[in-house]
Amino acid sequence: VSLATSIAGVSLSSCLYNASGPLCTTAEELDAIGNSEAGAILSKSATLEKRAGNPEPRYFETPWGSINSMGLPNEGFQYYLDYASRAEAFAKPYIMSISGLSHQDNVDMIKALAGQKHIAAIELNLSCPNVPGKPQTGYDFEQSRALLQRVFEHVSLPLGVKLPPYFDLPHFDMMAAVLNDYPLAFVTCVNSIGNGLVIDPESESVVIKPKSGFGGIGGDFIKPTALANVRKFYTLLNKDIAIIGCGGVKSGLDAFEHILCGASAVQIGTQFMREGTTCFSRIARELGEIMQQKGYADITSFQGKLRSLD
Ligand SMILES: O=C(O)c1[nH]c(=O)[nH]c(=O)c1I
Repeated sequence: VSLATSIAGVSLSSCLYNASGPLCTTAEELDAIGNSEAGAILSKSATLEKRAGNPEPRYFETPWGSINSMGLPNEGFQYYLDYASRAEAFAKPYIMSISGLSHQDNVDMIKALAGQKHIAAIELNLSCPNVPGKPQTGYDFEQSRALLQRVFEHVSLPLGVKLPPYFDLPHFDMMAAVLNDYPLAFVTCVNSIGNGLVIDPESESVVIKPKSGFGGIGGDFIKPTALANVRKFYTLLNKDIAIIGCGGVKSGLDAFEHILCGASAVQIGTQFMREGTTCFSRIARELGEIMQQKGYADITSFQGKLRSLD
């Protein structure tokens, strides 16, 4: 069986790779992804300037998933642009995530990426839930349109967007109406579920310091929401916009479910943070075994073929 897939002409040796965020902030962490069975290397969302992020503790794990309020800590845009030539050593695409603090910052970063031949694609983050005082662009449909309008005046590389999870069906229609107006390579569904709260009943306190303990939720907690978002956008978006699944993937079966809902590729975040790079080879092996048992030779044999009950 083959897990290979291609997104906007970018060929991935495996449809599994890392979600932006966990363990992809430094060159060493990015190298480890390059040396793993991940099908691509995706960097931590970059801002124009280096950021320390929010005060610690800012990440916490429970048996059912994670909570984080990192606050966009990253080495700054130039660092991840410089890394691109180093990524060439690995026979896999290097994708840069950007999350500018303003529309202008996003445009400036995208202009600087023009013609960069070692960067396979850009993942524009519309859904960081943890920059105090900054509402998520992805929940403001007019702002999303305004930003995409400006982005597509300058972008030359394949570009996709990282979306927050939506919950109200009309919101899917409203965001799809925006996305379908632009030649996006992909959308990644979903980012963490923003502003959850995990508490420790023993100490009777929150478990992370920033934002009174509020943070983005990932892991098992969010798989049903992630699958719904993958499925909904798969049915609503132009067929040349690929859906990348993200949320609650810790096994081959979880990856299989995302692809059945319509994902062309699958990102792993919380489980990667928990397990390290072995998660990519393990989940790929498990997915391959499931495909073998079901008689599917490749991803397209079952992609999007979720059955309804009517
Ligand atoms: O707090 C973060 O750095 C962060 N945390 C998330 O859960 N999603 C994001 O897109 C980001 I940029």
